[in-house]
Amino acid sequence: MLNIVNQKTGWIEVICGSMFSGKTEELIRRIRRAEYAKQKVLVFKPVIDNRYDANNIVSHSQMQAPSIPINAPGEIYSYLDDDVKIIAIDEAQFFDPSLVGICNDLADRGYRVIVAGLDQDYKGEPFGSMPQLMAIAEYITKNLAICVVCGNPANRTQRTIHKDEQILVGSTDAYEARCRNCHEVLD
Ligand SMILES: Nc1ncnc2c1ncn2[C@@H]1O[C@H](COP(=O)(O)OP(=O)(O)O)[C@@H](O)[C@H]1O
Ligand SMILES: Cc1cn([C@H]2C[C@H](O)[C@@H](COP(=O)(O)O)O2)c(=O)[nH]c1=O
Ligand SMILES: [Zn+2]
Repeated sequence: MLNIVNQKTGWIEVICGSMFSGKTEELIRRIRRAEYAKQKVLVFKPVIDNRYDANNIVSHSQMQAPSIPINAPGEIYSYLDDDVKIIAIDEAQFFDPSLVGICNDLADRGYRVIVAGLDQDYKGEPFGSMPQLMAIAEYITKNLAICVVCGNPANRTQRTIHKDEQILVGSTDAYEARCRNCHEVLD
């Protein structure tokens, strides 16, 4: 007979897209819906993301939700308790590759894991562990912004200042949303 008592019901949802495409807004929307359902949510973000606030996750439109800043994905385990149902992670592209196995493990243990992050860096290259997370996720939402040059849907992020390193925390001071036709990689 099927033992439904021990049945695990975890899964992974990925929210990806360019900067300004609404990833954080969508993450906050899902967090708020879970709260209406009285499901305990833990929200994590990398310490490096201090752009708008050290603790909250904050969208470009100023929507915000409290979060726990962590340096490495393994720290998530120390915050778990029996009431937690959902683990939400923003700016996932910044975390080290252990994030992939940890998200898988958390989903295997029965948690709903929601991960938001940039799928491409400013060069249009896959960013961090996002490709692997998309490969193992049950659900993927890919958002598009609006290209600030031509007004078409934008799936790329233009870096507007000359800095070569892949990781450069910023907002409109250093980035804008562009479509593939208007995106260019500066030398
Ligand atoms: N070019 C743009 N296209 C779409 N939205 C933009 C653009 N520039 C600024 N925004 C704002 O950014 C918001 C999305 O912010 P956010 O959820 O933080 O996006 P992301 O997390 O994907 O960077 C939009 O609702 C809008 O208010
Ligand atoms: C394209 C690109 C972005 N970043 C940084 C810039 C921001 O701090 C975050 C993305 O935030 P958002 O919530 O998606 O707006 O990532 C980077 O470090 N390198 C890049 O190539
Ligand atoms: Zn364009």
